[in-house]
Order: sequence, then structure tokens, then C-alpha cells
Amino acid sequence: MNSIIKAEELSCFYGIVLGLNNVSFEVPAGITGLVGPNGAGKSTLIKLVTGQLAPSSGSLTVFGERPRNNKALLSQIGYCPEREQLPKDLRPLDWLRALASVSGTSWKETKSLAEKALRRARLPEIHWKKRIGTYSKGMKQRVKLAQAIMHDPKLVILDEPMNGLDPMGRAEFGDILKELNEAGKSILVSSHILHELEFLCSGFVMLNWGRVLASGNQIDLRKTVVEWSDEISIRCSDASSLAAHLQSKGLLRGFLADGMDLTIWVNEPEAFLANWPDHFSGCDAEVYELRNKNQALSSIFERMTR
Ligand SMILES: Nc1ncnc2c1ncn2[C@@H]1O[C@H](COP(=O)(O)OP(=O)(O)OP(=O)(O)O)[C@@H](O)[C@H]1O
Repeated sequence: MNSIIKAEELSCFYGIVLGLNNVSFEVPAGITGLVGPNGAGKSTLIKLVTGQLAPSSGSLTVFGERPRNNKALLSQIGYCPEREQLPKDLRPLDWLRALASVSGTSWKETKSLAEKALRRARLPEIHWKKRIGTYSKGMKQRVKLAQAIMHDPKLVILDEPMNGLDPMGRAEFGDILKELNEAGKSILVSSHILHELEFLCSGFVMLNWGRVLASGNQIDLRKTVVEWSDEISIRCSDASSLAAHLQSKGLLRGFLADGMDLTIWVNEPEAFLANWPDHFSGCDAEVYELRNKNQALSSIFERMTR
């Protein structure tokens, strides 16, 4: 894979708190979604990619280089943070020009750079004379994006940019990102709702508890989730006879019976879990408890796709 971001056995700890735990993955060029519930490690990963944090162990490269204290590399990355820290009394051009000037651009040049960025972020010119404090959420998001792309980076990183936007706002913002991608930029965009990014991203990295649960396209993600759910633990009066009963119905890929404990691997997890009382009927063994080992992961996935 021709990857732009590559993590190898990457960990990042905040003291004893785990941010990312031994993750390895690659992100190809294009638009990639970084998805996972709150606290999964998305912002930690973004801070590592943008050089704000250093790995505790393992390695992370962007365009083949380590980002920490790498000014040349960081000039190729644009970052749109989750937090909204826009100066509400300034107009967008004033703010963007000031930022460009601080970064070393001559004052004269800052005007055309800032205007170009606002146009690419599709903030209508009619609003340029208004103060940012009067802007809607969607307009502020465009100013933040303009800030991230003003220096024409090759990679644009956006932390939860769809948060608080209505469906129309999300679709419009997605179109802007697609346009940037068509113009040759790669994009890494995070969200805790997979559904928000499904229309936009060609690939995904799915995080939870500081680990990569799955990566690839949408089909790969769903396949992984189904694989998670195929192991079921049962406590019953007679594990061997229940296993034989389920086996005779052709429901199992495998099983492990030990006294009252039975672990089964089922062929079709969703169908099995939907109809489990039917599958057990006709067997003398009494079932006390049934647990899908990876139900927690599946339910996280379901929550994110809703
Ligand atoms: N500065 C910090 N100090 C201590 N722990 C932190 C710090 N930043 C993040 N963490 C912890 O690291 C873990 C990963 O957090 P992170 O912010 O990367 O997740 P996230 O997926 O971005 O979540 P969210 O969507 O809520 O922003 C969490 O347990 C979080 O509490």
C-alpha cells in the first residue's frame, strides 16, 4: 500500500492513562475516516500525527517522516482542531491574515492567501465583513477549515468537524472536503458516528479503548464486526449434550464443552442470537446463561452506525 500515514506498534500514554495502545495500521491517500466512541483515542492519534505529542513507544510516520519537531513536514499538514477557539470580535480575513503573517508571509501576500482559502472553504463573500462571533456553527467550521488549508498542505486533518452540524450542513461540508481531495489533498477526518462519514470516506480506521479494532473500507469493517460476534459462551446443566444438539442442527463451526461451560462458534451469529430459544428447544440440558463474548464491541459499532 502506498501509505501517507504509517503506525507501527505505536503507543501513547498520559502518565498511567492509556491513549493509544500498541496500534499498527496504514492510511492510504484519499479521504479516511477515523472513527470510534468518546475516549477511543482519536484525538490522541491526531495529536501524534500533527506532532503535538510524541509516541511513548513504537513509531509513527507521515509521508515517511516523524512529525514531532519536524517543521518541514508540519508545513505539509493542515489541522482543524475540535475545539472552537475563534476570535469572535474579528472578521475572518483579519484573523486569517494575522495567522499567515505570524507564519512569516508578507502582509501584502496574506490577503490573496486568506481570500483563496475562504473561497475554497466556500464561505460566501457576503459574510466576510461580519464578525466571526455572529456566525452560525457551519460558517465557523468553514473559517476553521480555511485556516487549515491556507498554506496549501498535502494532508488536511479534521477533528470531529461534523459535530453540531445538521444533515444539510454535513453534506455541504462533505462536498467541500471531496473537492479538496479532488484537488489532490489527502484528508483524515474523525467522528464518533460512523454514519456521519459513510458518504464521504473511502477508508476507515476504527478505534476503541486505544486499540485499532478494524481498518479498511466499509465492507471490511462490517465483516470484522460479524467475525467478532461469532463466539458465544453458555452456562448450562450439560455442556456436552447441548453441544451435540446444536451440532446436529448444523449451527456450529466449533465448540468447547467443559462440564457446565460451553463455548460455541456459530456459523451465522446474527441469526443465531435472534432465534436462540428455538435452537435450544428439544434438548434436555437446561441453559442458565448465554453471553456473546464480543457483544460490547458489536453494540459500539451499532451505536456508531445508527
Ligand atoms: N491530556 C490528557 N491527560 C490524561 N488523559 C488523557 C488526556 N487526553 C486524553 N486522555 C485520555 O486518553 C484516552 C483517549 O482520549 P482521546 O481524547 O484521544 O479520545 P477521543 O477518541 O478523541 O475521544 P473524544 O471523542 O471524546 O474526543 C481517554 O481515556 C482520555 O481520557
